[in-house]
Amino acid sequence: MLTVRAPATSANLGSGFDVFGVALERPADVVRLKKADRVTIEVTGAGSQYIPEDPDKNTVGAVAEALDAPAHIQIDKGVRPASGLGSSAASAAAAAVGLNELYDRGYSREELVPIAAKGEAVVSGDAHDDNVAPSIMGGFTIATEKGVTQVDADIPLVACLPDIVVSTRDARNVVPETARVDQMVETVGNAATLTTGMHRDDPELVGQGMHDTVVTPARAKLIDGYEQVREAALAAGATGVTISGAGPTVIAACAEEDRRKIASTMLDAFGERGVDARVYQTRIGRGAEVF
Ligand SMILES: Nc1ncnc2c1ncn2[C@@H]1O[C@H](COP(=O)(O)OP(=O)(O)OP(=O)(O)O)[C@@H](O)[C@H]1O
Ligand SMILES: N[C@@H](CCO)C(=O)O
Repeated sequence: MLTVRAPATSANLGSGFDVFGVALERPADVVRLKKADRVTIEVTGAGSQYIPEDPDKNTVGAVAEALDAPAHIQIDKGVRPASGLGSSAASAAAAAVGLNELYDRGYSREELVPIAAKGEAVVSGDAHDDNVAPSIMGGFTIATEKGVTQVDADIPLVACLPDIVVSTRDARNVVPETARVDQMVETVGNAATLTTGMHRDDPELVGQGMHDTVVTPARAKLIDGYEQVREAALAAGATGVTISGAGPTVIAACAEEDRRKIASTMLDAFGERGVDARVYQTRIGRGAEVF
């Protein structure tokens, strides 16, 4: 029996659609794995009633198949599904890291990223790596077709998860098919600024680089109260605010001393719209850990 804790993640960070991601210090999924003749899955914890235990429909099933590593897999969800916090990816990342060790497959953390992404394809129809990469490797990750670049960044964050469900599949359907050249120029500038901020552990640069005028405005319409929450967080000192992953979580970067105030302000702003929410005061953290 082996236990793996794989963190929630926040993908995109505004300007890095389908490319940028960060591991969060909290919340996380805890996955226990035991060798078996076939794959069986048991799910408990946050939102477990909405998560299939059928290996063909759960992200961990595809990972076990890709690694040819049948096991009994017990998933304790710390990350609610359809949250924008990489819930499905956290389980896939934990399974990839755990089964690799249990069956002594010898893959590096970077090599496990496309394997875990096969799990993501099961739920969103697309094998994007931007959540599984940070959940496996930790820190800030840049996932491209060439592989993953990782930076051990340390930035305080607030992730506010409203009681709204947005599936990744739906949120991908509203992404515009084209963008103007001036938007492309702005996005390149913001993405470069954010990356520099991660190297310098500078929340100002990271927040500035989170601005996005292409994907985020289209998706904001799916989140009741997004604009109000964003404005409230910025007024409380956030250096940047955007949608986490496909939403509905709203994520803010900030200085350590402003984190608590931003967290309560975001909760209040959702509350004023009649939307219940929960908030995580967190920061960029480590990748999956085996116990
Ligand atoms: N192990 C798993 N954990 C969580 N959700 C799973 C798992 N396996 C399958 N699913 C399904 O995946 C869907 C949730 O995944 P989705 O990608 O929409 O959300 P997310 O992972 O929280 O967000 P995002 O990828 O935007 O950060 C739900 O339909 C859920 O039933
Ligand atoms: N980059 C993905 C992350 C969600 O899985 C998206 O925003 O659709």
